[in-house]
Amino acid sequence: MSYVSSVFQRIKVRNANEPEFLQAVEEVFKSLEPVLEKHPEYISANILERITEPERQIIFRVSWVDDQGVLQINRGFRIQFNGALGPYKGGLRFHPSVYIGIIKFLGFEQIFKNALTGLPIGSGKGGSDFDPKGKSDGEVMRFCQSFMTELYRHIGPDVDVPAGDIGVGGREIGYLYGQYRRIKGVFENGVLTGKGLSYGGSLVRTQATGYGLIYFVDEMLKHNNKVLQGKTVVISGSGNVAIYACQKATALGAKVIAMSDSNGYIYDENGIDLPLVRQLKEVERKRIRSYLNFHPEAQYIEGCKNIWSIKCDIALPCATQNDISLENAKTLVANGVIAVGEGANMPCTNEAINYFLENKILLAPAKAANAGGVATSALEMSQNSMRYYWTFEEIETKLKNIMVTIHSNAAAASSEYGFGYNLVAGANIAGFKKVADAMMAQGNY
Ligand SMILES: NC(=O)C1=CN([C@@H]2O[C@H](COP(=O)(O)OP(=O)(O)OC[C@H]3O[C@@H](n4cnc5c(N)ncnc54)[C@H](O)[C@@H]3O)[C@@H](O)[C@H]2O)C=CC1
Ligand SMILES: O=C(O)CCC(=O)C(=O)O
Repeated sequence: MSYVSSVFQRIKVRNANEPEFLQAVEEVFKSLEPVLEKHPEYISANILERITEPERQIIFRVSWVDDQGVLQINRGFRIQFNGALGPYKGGLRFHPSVYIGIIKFLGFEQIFKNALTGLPIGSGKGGSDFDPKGKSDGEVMRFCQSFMTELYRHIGPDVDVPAGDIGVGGREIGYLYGQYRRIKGVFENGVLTGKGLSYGGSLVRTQATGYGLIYFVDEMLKHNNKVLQGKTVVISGSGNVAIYACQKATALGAKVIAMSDSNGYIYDENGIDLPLVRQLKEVERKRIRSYLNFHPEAQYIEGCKNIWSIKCDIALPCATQNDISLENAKTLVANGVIAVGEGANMPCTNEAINYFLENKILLAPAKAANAGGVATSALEMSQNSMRYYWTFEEIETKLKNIMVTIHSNAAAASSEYGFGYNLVAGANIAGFKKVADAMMAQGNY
């Protein structure tokens, strides 16, 4: 058994009930054999076991009163996974599926993603099994206030800086920041990112993950003598990442023909009417099926997974983990897909990733392709520290440069370690080396 496999066996035993975390670790480890061969010092320093064990895991009770006056109890999490490069940084997810294994997989991915941005941020992730769907603004506010009443003691602008993820957008960040400020009695807005523009938020943060994804995919296509213009695109999800990926892909000349939510998907061969989707999702918080009230010529199909049976050139999974199974991957390849860009975290199963790579499909891996969100969060932290704001154009230029650099670093690392042009391996290696070197320099913590 190889060294990497033997370490993975130990990690499996230690984290036996966390399949998503083990999936994420296995995917990264698959790229590391040649790195460890060239750098045996990482083996003597036991970097693999250290990097897979969070520095700190916080689990707490969140009690809040619903609109009927009933006391509800949820579980809150914050994992401070790796602080070697900077303050712990990463989003909060509010979704009923959240448990420690989900937060650990997300925090683990965040280590390498944040390293790839080239900015001084470590990795953290958190959230709760609270379901914001169908809750009133008052219920969401009381939940956020209770969540922050515990979380505030563990975070800070130089300690740990949470942001949004599934179920946590501008509304939730506002309530969370308000409670932090109330408890601490200071205007310390660098403690959270994704804030509203009136109290320290950054221009472009709302658009950043989706725009960054498209910049990355565009770069990957150009590198392979292909163009985005004129391509048909299918996007899963209709949340923050999906909406702004759709906007930028359309602006660059592609045609987005389908989007989904957790109930089903819409197919509009004329191209998705994005202003309508934004109104329905961002303002009215409705299900995506209501798109048909305005576009009866479009189709709504129940069941979100079937979206991958639509013929398209480019597939952008932007909803949640394990969205594209091996079966979905086979269908996409049979239908002629040329590229897949992972907007969500770990949206393809490991079997689907292998199938795409074996079939020479261009694959933009999540930890590189969706890094624009956290990179722009780091730019928000810089602006808060400077007490200054950059313009939209300044930030978008920085974002674009970061995505182009991540692509070239991942491509270079892949080639250096014998993987050819394989951005999955390249992103893992480039991210890993940066963090491993910082950990080595800081002793055996
Ligand atoms: N918001 C950000 O800046 C970043 C988000 N991501 C990842 O992108 C993905 C989407 O996040 P956001 O757009 O921020 O969240 P969001 O809450 O704005 O939207 C999530 C979307 O996914 C759909 N969805 C959720 N669970 C689903 C399920 N089980 N099956 C099918 N669809 C489901 C929802 O209906 C919604 O359309 C997540 O994987 C997140 O971790 C990654 C990097 C940054
Ligand atoms: O902006 C951030 O800090 C978090 C973004 C995030 O959660 C992610 O990259 O998955």
